[in-house]
Amino acid sequence: MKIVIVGTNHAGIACANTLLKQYNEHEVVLLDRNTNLSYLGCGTALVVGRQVQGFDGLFYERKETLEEKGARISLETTVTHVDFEQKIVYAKDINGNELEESYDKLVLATGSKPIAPNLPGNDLDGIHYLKLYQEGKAVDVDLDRDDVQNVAVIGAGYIGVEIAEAAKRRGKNVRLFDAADTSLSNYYDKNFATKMDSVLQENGIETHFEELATGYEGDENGRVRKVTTTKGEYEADLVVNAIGFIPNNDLGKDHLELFGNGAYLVDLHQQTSDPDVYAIGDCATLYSNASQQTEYIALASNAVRSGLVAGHNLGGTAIKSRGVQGSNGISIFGYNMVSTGLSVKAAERRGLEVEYTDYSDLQRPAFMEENDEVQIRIVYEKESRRIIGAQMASMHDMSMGIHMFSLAIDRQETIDELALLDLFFLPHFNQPYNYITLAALTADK
Ligand SMILES: Cc1cc2nc3c(=O)[nH]c(=O)nc-3n(C[C@H](O)[C@H](O)[C@H](O)COP(=O)(O)OP(=O)(O)OC[C@H]3O[C@@H](n4cnc5c(N)ncnc54)[C@H](O)[C@@H]3O)c2cc1C
Ligand SMILES: NC(=O)c1ccc[n+]([C@@H]2O[C@H](COP(=O)([O-])OP(=O)(O)OC[C@H]3O[C@@H](n4cnc5c(N)ncnc54)[C@H](O)[C@@H]3O)[C@@H](O)[C@H]2O)c1
Repeated sequence: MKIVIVGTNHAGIACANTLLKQYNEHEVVLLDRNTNLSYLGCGTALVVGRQVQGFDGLFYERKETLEEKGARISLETTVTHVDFEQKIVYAKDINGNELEESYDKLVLATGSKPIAPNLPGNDLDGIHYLKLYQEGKAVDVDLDRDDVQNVAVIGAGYIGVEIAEAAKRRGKNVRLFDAADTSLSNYYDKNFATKMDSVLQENGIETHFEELATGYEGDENGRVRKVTTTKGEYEADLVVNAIGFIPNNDLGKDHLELFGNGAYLVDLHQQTSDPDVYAIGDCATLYSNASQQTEYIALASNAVRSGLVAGHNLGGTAIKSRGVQGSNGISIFGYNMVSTGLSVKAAERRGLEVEYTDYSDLQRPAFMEENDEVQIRIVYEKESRRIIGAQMASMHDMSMGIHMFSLAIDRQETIDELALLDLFFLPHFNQPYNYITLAALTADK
């Protein structure tokens, strides 16, 4: 069978490697318009902020390695359209040559695009997005300019907060704008998000919430120098737009069934409404075990898993995705936040009736040095008491704890079951009555 995969980032690579390793009887063809593959965007801010040296380490797969495993792979090759009836992919390479690839099965792994607000002045130099390696590199280079002192970041989600920290670490004046009333509002309830807001402010980042950019103004050389907003105007020599992703559905939007935001609607095998077409990663939907419905959650972790599932199904082993919790995390100036499932706010937006339990305590017994407070919130359905979300925050690295909540949601555990769960105790790590147990024990009955 001939399998053509469009998109060779995290989802496409995971699918290809599964096929090449475990089902090598198939012909695997990979096409991507970019010059590179496997770029870990999560490292962009670390390089820009000089916490990590150089971009080279952010690539984990090479074209040659995939070729050695038997794949045929063309980079700098843009798929222009697909004839879904004849099962042919049409593409154009960097030299303008037109190519055709027939397929038995097609995998769309075309990812997502940053949302581009159509504001006056948005074509000025110095206005950036932060999706690709090339874009991360451009921000990095731009920050070296002496005439870049004021940085405006539009969107205080994960990308915005991370790049704001990085620009501050490079000594710039940083202003961070968001339409919501806190940072990270898509992931955390207000009592958590405001902690991150304080961390940002204490480290010199000027936060502007409930404030939307309305335009950009430039100098005589066409370089951005100012951002105007619903509340004022500010000097800005560099702008990063980070107000979220939309699925890249360009190739299949007129043929395949779509989710509300345009993502390809897939089943638990990653199959679209066309049985010969699979969709994986940021261009596709997924099933949330927290909301128990189809959702769109753009994360590398989801992209990789959906690629694995598609690979096995295409290879001949029918497996189902077990759904996701959308677990995520962030670490800013040493302050760590992790969450999984739904916050109270996100649950209520979906019409779910929920309760929550909050607890704060030291990570380790008070007699231990190097101790930090940990804040936890567990969200559960009012009626069934099923756990549907958790948030944790601390200067301490407590991030691994969130995986347990991910499993709890996956397995539909209740808050009462969690209260009696065996959790080990050692002073080096935690307390005998630790905050997870106590949060569960103190949940309203
Ligand atoms: C700055 C940044 C930081 C991030 N940090 C994290 C993190 O810490 N944790 C996390 O889980 N997620 C993180 N993410 C999100 C994560 O990067 C995405 O969820 C992930 O890249 C999705 O992978 P994908 O393979 O589905 O799509 P993409 O990475 O979007 O890749 C799609 C590929 O398809 C190719 N393509 C598209 N259209 C065509 C076409 N017509 N022809 C040929 N090729 C085409 C593109 O060139 C691209 O290579 C971050 C994202 C960014 C931008
Ligand atoms: N640490 C991580 O796991 C990590 C890091 C980076 C990116 N990602 C993922 O990549 C994707 C894209 O990240 P992102 O930061 O662009 O999206 P995001 O959803 O995390 O944040 C977007 C932010 O923009 C705000 N916003 C929306 N419209 C606005 C407007 N017009 N003006 C001002 N603010 C506006 C929203 O309130 C939100 O806070 C997300 O799915 C994210 O989870 C994850």
